[in-house]
Amino acid sequence: MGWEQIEISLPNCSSLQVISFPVVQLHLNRTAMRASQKDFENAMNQVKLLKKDPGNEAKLKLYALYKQATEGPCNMPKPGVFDLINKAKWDAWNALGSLPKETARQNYVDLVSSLSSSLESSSQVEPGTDRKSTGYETLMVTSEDGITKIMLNRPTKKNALNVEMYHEIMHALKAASKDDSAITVLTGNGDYYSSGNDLTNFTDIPPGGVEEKAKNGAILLREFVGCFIDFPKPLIAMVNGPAVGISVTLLGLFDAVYASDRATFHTPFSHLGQSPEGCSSYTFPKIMSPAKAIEMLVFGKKLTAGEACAQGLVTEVFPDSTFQKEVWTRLKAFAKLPPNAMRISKEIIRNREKEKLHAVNAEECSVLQGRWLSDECMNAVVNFLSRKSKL
Ligand SMILES: CCCCCCCCCCC/C=C/C(=O)SCCNC(=O)CCNC(=O)[C@H](O)C(C)(C)COP(=O)(O)OP(=O)(O)OC[C@H]1O[C@@H](n2cnc3c(N)ncnc32)[C@H](O)[C@@H]1OP(=O)(O)O
Repeated sequence: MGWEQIEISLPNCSSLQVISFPVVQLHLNRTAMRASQKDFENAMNQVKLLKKDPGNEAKLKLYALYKQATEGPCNMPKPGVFDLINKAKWDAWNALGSLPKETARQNYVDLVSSLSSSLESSSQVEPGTDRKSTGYETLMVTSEDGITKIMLNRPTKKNALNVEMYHEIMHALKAASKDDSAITVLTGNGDYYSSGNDLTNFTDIPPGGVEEKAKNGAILLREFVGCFIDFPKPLIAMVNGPAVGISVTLLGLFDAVYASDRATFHTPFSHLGQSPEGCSSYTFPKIMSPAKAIEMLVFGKKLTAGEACAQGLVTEVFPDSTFQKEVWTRLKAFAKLPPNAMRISKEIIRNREKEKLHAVNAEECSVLQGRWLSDECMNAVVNFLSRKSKL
């Protein structure tokens, strides 16, 4: 398990730390009123031995306490708004005000101690068997009865798509296109289908800065959407709950979309200072009329499952209580149909649009690359992450 890639320097603040180490119980002299320099050094070493990621909030606290303990109050100039990670670090350190060095040292030792015990006990109750059984970190992929099921599996994050998940979905789709299943199904684990792009994707800035980040993001997105355009077998979405952003726009590239009546469809691109992707700037106006597409993609109107069905984005809506049973019964029947006939029929229906879809995809990615560098987008992302205490 890797640390989230938020840059905090431990212990000397110079470079990105992505650490994975075995958990070892920390034995500190808890009777001392004040941590000695030795306790502090032990705690610094202990941080490097944490097996599990303590989370961005804890890492920022550790960073701030380390700096306060070794250098005193923050007197560095405040980083710019686009420098998300250094700004988060600066904010955390600056928030300690004039806390004395000795107290910061003690607090650092205490925090490491509590992290060590809590992460050790949580590692005993989270064996991560699902991940190992599928070989994926962010997905559960199974194949039976002629159906390959790709299940988004970050339920605690509402199945937000982090960079790893984009790569794993591409991998799973490529594998499914070659396996012996007749149809492929995408669905979500937990109460959400997906909350769209993981907004913390914006925080991991490479040495080339935000421009390089945006360029790499556009390359990744183009390849990702390309996999859906080119997918050769019937591709079915089982929308088990709310869907946001890219998880909605991609639906225009699926061959059938079955939704629970709990599902909603929301594309708040303007609110995020962003623009449509997933070929939706082309597919949505065709599916639902330009005016209805603009309501969703420009004004961010959230549709219920019934409304999305009336607009043609969803094939059929099922009561949530019978959703799984009814849809799987239907899918199992589909999977018994001759697979070659299904492939060839899909090909003849979809092929004449493929070139156009790839061109639309390229254009959308290029426009988004520019949007990601805009103040409108940066501010929206910073707002979300600050509300969620991710900065
Ligand atoms: C330059 C960068 C390039 C990067 C790579 C690019 C790849 C291609 C990008 C393609 C473009 C795609 C665009 C989109 O998809 S736009 C849509 C983005 N999504 C959102 O705006 C939704 C944000 N989330 C929310 O509004 C709410 O979380 C939500 C309504 C979905 C649920 O609210 P609720 O109150 O019920 O639950 P929580 O908010 O408490 O959520 C639980 C935890 O899950 C975390 N979460 C949820 N969604 C996201 C998300 N999209 N990104 C990051 N994290 C998310 C949330 O923070 C909670 O976490 P904690 O428990 O740790 O607090």
